[in-house]
Amino acid sequence: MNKAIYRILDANLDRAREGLRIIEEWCRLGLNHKALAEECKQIRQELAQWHSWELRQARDTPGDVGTELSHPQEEARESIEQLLQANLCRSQEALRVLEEYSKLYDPEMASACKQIRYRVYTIESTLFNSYRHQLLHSAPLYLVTSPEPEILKIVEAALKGGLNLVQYRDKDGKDSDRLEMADKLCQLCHHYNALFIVNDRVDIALAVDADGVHLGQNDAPVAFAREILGMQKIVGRSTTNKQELNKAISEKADYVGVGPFFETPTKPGKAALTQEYVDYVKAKCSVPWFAIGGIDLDNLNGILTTGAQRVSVVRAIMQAEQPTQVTRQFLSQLVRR
Ligand SMILES: Cc1ncc(COP(=O)(O)OP(=O)(O)O)c(N)n1
Ligand SMILES: Cc1ncsc1CCOP(=O)(O)O
Ligand SMILES: [Mg+2]
Repeated sequence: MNKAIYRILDANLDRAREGLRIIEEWCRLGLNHKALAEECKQIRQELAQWHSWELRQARDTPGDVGTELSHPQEEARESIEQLLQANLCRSQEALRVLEEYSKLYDPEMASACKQIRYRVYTIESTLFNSYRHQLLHSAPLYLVTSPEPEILKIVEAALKGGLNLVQYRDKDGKDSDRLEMADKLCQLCHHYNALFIVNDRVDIALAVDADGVHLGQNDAPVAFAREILGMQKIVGRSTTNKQELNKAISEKADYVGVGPFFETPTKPGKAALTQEYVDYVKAKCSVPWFAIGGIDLDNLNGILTTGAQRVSVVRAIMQAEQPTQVTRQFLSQLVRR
């Protein structure tokens, strides 16, 4: 029995360290995240200390019936997120195996592997939170949905066009319907590695594990949203004047909406911004800001000449005949800048 246990421990010490090395490379060279890279390296070194000669000499690769085993999901890597997730799972599973089988070999090793496994879980949440905020900062186009009958088809068409930031906004729906739609949209966005934000409703954002919430001036405070959703989620705030912007920055909103640039039927009764406020935003806003309100492909260049670098739209995509093409046209103008 001992030889079999040694082989299992040997194989999974390798598996855990190999997975962590893949993560470490992205943290170091992809994210320039020194702390995460160092933690990955530290864990690999600690695992190496348990990898004794006694375990290594049990290796019998020619006799390993598992070397031929493979699964299509092990081969396919369609995105960096998928690659990271696959290797995090590989390390976490290997650590769980090490924890269990080392109980029969060295209880101290079992305890050490359990602690290491929790550290890898922390790496995972930090990694994806860092990724979430990187995606926000790099997103030039923000779709805010309207309750169209074909909302899911429209959003998926826009995601296929390269959209990676979506906000679910439905002011009149029943909570049960909103909860169901938010869940579907959240899954759809995450399938396309896009961020999913819920408008107004912190409770719905929590329930569907959204990437964040967008709060207007009459909605909950940013601190409340962070208390409910956790510090790592994204919290955005609407602004229409200097006071609102200063407050949003002081309460550490992750981004702000700046609008309406033009009066719009999507938000009736809201007067358009002053150029003075837009100039103030350009000079003072230290977080990503999205121009919003009446924006479409025809006036996009004019919006960009005011200094806006990111835009948020509703009708221009939600009512487009071809949402994918419209999304691509927005992105080609926004990214070209
Ligand atoms: C990016 C962005 N900016 C502004 C808004 C407006 O939010 P909404 O909830 O529709 O209205 P207020 O609560 O701000 O009055 C938004 N949804 N997204
Ligand atoms: C939600 C919101 N906040 C300010 S304007 C606006 C609606 C923008 O809708 P559209 O892009 O259709 O003009
Ligand atoms: Mg609101």
